[in-house]
Amino acid sequence: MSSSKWFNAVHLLVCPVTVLLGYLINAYGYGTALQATLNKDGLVNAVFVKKGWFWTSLVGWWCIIRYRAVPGATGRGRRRIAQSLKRYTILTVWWYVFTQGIWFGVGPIMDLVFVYTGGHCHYDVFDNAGHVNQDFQGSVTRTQRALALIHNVLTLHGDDQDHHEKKLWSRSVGSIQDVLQTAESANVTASAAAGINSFIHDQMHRWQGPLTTSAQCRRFGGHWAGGHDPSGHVFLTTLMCMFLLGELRVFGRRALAHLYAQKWHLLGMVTRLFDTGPLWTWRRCGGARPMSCGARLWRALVEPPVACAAALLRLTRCIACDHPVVVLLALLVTWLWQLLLTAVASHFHTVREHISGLLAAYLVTGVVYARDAAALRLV
Ligand SMILES: CCCCCCCC/C=C\CCCCCCCC(=O)SCCNC(=O)CCNC(=O)[C@H](O)C(C)(C)COP(=O)(O)O
Ligand SMILES: Nc1ncnc2c1ncn2[C@@H]1O[C@H](COP(=O)(O)O)[C@@H](OP(=O)(O)O)[C@H]1O
Repeated sequence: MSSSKWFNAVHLLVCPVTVLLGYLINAYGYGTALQATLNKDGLVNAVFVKKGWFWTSLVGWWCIIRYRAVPGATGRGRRRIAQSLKRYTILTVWWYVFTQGIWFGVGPIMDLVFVYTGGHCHYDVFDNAGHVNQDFQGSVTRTQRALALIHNVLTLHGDDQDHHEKKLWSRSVGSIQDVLQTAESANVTASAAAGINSFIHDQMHRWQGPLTTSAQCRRFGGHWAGGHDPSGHVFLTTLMCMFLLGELRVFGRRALAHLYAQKWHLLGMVTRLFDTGPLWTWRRCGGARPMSCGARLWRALVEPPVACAAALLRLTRCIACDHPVVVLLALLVTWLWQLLLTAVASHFHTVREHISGLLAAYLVTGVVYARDAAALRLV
């Protein structure tokens, strides 16, 4: 099979196979260990994955521009950038309308699907036993944050309650206060739990509404449940991987050839990072004219970290400026790893919700790159 056909196969299959691998890991009982590494509020998820289209745009475009030069064919280089910009614009618009919003006041497609299949922003704070509902926010931190927000809203609108609601209002505020102060279950009876939940739901929708998107619901401490919720993470990671692999086809061969041609230079820069150990330096200070103890300590303890930092800066600048394809490949591996974690984390979504997120990204990127396949094959 030619290298172009291999790349085609990888481009088409890597995301579905990654999701399938996640399911197999779960099926064979290895999912629990992987799920333990997953942190919704972690730096990687909050700063990189959730803002992944920004990072992917930045690194992708830096590579497209850095590797655009085709020797002696500036016209072809410009045509390629124009084609990449067209593909990128289509995928960015699709990313936006599927995850951010279709229009002012109109939620994104993934939330419209959810709402039209019966989904809602719930406030099932207490379960039937009068304890805080474990499914409400999924973690103690998020539950405490949500309850504090609900408590603030109810307190802010305490005077807006009519006589009938006043009693329910004070019981709701009191129950939430109990949980916030003791971080344990409030003394809410089973019969009262449903009434308090319903009151909190009505108040939050009244004062903070409309809560018709997952972002608004999450922002105001609600629980987005009850409908078919396509996985935004599966959609986003698939879209990003398909874009990076698709554009890698344009410049990948040239970029990797350039990287291979400079392999020894890069290897030398990497080994210099480790060539600064204090013992190694101490031994080198011996020699024919041994140095004073102070001078040897300076050479062994101060100079190595400085030399290491300088070597790291040189290596970073070399990769960022001359071999950004390394950063692109690192980003690709990160998104695939996050896609695997999302597939393993079965408690977040059903398989159908994963598949709908995958198909939503896969179909659009598949059409975009299939249309340009002929032009890409000539690359
Ligand atoms: C010569 C031509 C040059 C072309 C110029 C291109 C330059 C490229 C550089 C930058 C362009 C950037 C354009 C895109 C901007 C993207 C901005 C962002 O990504 S900001 C992040 C906004 N989103 C968020 O903050 C996260 C919101 N959350 C979500 O979207 C969802 O949580 C989720 C989709 C991440 C997960 O879904 P859910 O099911 O968990 O709700
Ligand atoms: N790989 C991953 N790492 C961390 N959190 C993840 C994740 N995949 C999904 N999640 C979290 O699981 C929830 C459902 O994700 P999605 O709907 O995008 O598949 C989201 O929670 P939040 O939206 O409350 O942050 C998301 O942050």
